Amino acid sequence: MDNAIDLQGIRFGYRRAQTPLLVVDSFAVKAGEKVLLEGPSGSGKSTLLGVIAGTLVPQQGTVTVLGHPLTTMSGRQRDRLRADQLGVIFQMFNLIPYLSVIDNVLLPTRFSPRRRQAVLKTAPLTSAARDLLGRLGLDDPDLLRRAVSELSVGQQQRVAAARALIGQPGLIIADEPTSALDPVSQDLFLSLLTAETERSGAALLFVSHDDRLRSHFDRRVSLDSLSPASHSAAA
Ligand SMILES: Nc1ncnc2c1ncn2[C@@H]1O[C@H](COP(=O)(O)OP(=O)(O)OP(=O)(O)O)[C@@H](O)[C@H]1O
Repeated sequence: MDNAIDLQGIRFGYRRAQTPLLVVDSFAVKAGEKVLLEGPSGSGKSTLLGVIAGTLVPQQGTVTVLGHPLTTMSGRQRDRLRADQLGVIFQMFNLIPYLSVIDNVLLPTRFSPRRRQAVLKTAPLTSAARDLLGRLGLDDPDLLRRAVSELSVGQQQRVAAARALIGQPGLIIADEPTSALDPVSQDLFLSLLTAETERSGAALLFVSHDDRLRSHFDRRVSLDSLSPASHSAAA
């Protein structure tokens, strides 16, 4: 298959007139590959994820995700691709507080008939959500009925992961919650998350400050190393 992500000649700034915040010469993630993205706070990692998710449009360059040329697609087409084929784990999780755990996990199947069908090929929706949560270490039936606002941060992170994974999207992008979890919990979470992406064949791009997590990944990349300036500085 093609690359899951392919970026070429990217320049992105929140304000057009200013020097671009993000300058990426070339960056690709292969189908099924697991990549750790590092960089100092404020360097533009979340911004890069926004460009890959198609919520931010670069002023220059091409973005291709799962073979789709985002930079020539309309906003509506990008929204459809995101709903159908991307699983996003946000830094603040963005769960719906008043919905149950199961209903949060099933949200993508409401917005994407494609993901709904992918789930229904294997099991009824609720049992598929329950199985997935179980594999991510959340199997207490009482907990699954609660509103997500009553869960711990670590539990919410697993719900967010299950929501990203449901319906087998080809690419998972994750913005690590900064310092919300202790290293042991984060290590366990990564083991479970990568087991699931391997199972579904999805590529994973995971942002973290924590270099100790690198053993879970095929490769780690620093955001600085992606800009042309860093190549000439290194030369
Ligand atoms: N919507 C926005 N409008 C204008 N500037 C923004 C916006 N979002 C982020 N920025 C700025 O862009 C820069 C990069 O932010 P970004 O969140 O991408 O960094 P980051 O590397 O993910 O940081 P952290 O590791 O702290 O999460 C910061 O200076 C930030 O203030």
